[in-house]
Amino acid sequence: MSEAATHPVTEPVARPELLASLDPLLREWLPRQRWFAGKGRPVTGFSLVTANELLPTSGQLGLLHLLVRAHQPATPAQGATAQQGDCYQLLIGVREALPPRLAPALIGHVEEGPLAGRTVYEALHDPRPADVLLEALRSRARIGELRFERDHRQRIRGGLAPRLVTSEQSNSSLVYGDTFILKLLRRIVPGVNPDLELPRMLAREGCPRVPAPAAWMTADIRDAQNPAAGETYVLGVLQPFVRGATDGWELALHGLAKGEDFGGEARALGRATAEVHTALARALPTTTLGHVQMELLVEGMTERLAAAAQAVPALRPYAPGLRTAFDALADLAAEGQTWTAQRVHGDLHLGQCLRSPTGEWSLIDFEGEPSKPLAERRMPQPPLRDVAGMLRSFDYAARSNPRTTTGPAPAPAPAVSEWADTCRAAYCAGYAEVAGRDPRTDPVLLRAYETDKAVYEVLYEARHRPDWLPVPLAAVGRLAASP
Ligand SMILES: Nc1ncnc2c1ncn2[C@@H]1O[C@H](COP(=O)(O)OP(=O)(O)O)[C@@H](O)[C@H]1O
Ligand SMILES: O=P(O)(O)O[C@H]1O[C@H](CO)[C@@H](O[C@H]2O[C@H](CO)[C@@H](O)[C@H](O)[C@H]2O)[C@H](O)[C@H]1O
Repeated sequence: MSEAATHPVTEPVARPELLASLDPLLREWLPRQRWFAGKGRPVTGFSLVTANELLPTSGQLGLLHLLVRAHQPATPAQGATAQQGDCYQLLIGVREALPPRLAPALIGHVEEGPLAGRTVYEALHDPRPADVLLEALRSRARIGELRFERDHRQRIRGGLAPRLVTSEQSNSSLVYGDTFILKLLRRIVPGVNPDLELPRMLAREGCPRVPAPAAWMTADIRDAQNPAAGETYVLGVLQPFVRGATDGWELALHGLAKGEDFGGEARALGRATAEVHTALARALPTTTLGHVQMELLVEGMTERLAAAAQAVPALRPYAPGLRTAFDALADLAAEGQTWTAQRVHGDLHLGQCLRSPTGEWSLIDFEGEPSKPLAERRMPQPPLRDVAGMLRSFDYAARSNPRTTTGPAPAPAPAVSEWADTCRAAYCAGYAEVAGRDPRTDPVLLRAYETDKAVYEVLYEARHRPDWLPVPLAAVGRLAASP
């Protein structure tokens, strides 16, 4: 990430009064955003990490790039580490008044401070600010602490019409002329982000299953106490847009609704997953997990279960049964079995797989589980973790319709159950064709990872989509009862 900047370094806008004037509006607006990670806890205040003007706010249309910390009371599981508050990337448009087409983007009207009397809004809905970002990436701009870089081997045309992706996301994405897609990370953390790191590695390895990053955006934040030290945050990644693609989730639901077989696609997905795993194992170090490392892994699973059961009472009755999956893994490790660990996707599910109109599968979104610390997400892990994620996803698809709002989801009709079983078997068979090893030959690790994932999903759904909670709860019931 060290290509030379072609633009002069400008000074960042360091105006605490700016944030003070936006504070009441952000307090109301931020918690309503799908990508806000701190749902369920009030925002008690903000602090400014950095502010940069991408378009002068004194003009008709201003564009502010802000990194702000949202302060919230810590959850018991977070303890003191949460005291700093999560850091969010915001792109704020500033106008006298909003044209009607931008009404859904409104954040509010500023009453005092440097922007008094002006209207602020979510700038990504507006083509002009979106264009500014693409131009900055194209020209490798450096604006204050923001650094825009690109892979010089990929041509990025200017003037591509932007549109904001409106599907449910943990971040925000802009599509430019159906040629590129820019993902802007929302909750940002310092350090190497696997969503940029792994696709770049895979591109270097010549793996065609992952769109290769064409450009990226970072922020170098100096330490206020020690200006010589600082941290880099990855803020966004531009990659080729897979035109006309359907994601695996949509495709699976469509197939289910029409009673169509998904086995062929599941098998191709298994092959694609194994291709990515093989390339990652070539590109980055692998390691052997023995007794001690597996104990730590099992300990992590057990702790996550305890924390999830604490937060979601409906999980509690299943906890003892679920723990047997983790104990069985610990027993195998104690008997001397070892496992190979490598870099993996970390949050693989049907929605992270895109099928092109010609039938080629690509995997996207290598960020890992966003709620986990970066260091943990970047650790080598047994590749079965991703396999388990996909197996959970087939189960999700089978149980998502009809969904209930209380209790576990009803058992799917026999044909739907059979659909999920066929997908599981086909996915594992496809994986084995490329990797040379069938995931089903390691049932204890697979069950432990499926259990861990289902527990994660219970917490995820309780926080983000409570009406989906019955779906992972049904799996939890099954996994807790299985030997
Ligand atoms: N390279 C791509 N080509 C086409 N569509 C993409 C591409 N990357 C992402 N998308 C679309 O954008 C959505 C969000 O991308 P994703 O990386 O999963 O973001 P998030 O982490 O916010 O969930 C995906 O579900 C997919 O529909
Ligand atoms: O795609 P993200 O990185 O934002 O992942 C998060 O959100 C996913 C839901 O959008 C969630 O996935 C869960 O629901 C899917 C159906 O919507 C299902 O296919 C997955 O198997 C299930 O885990 C994912 O867990 C979460 O991290």
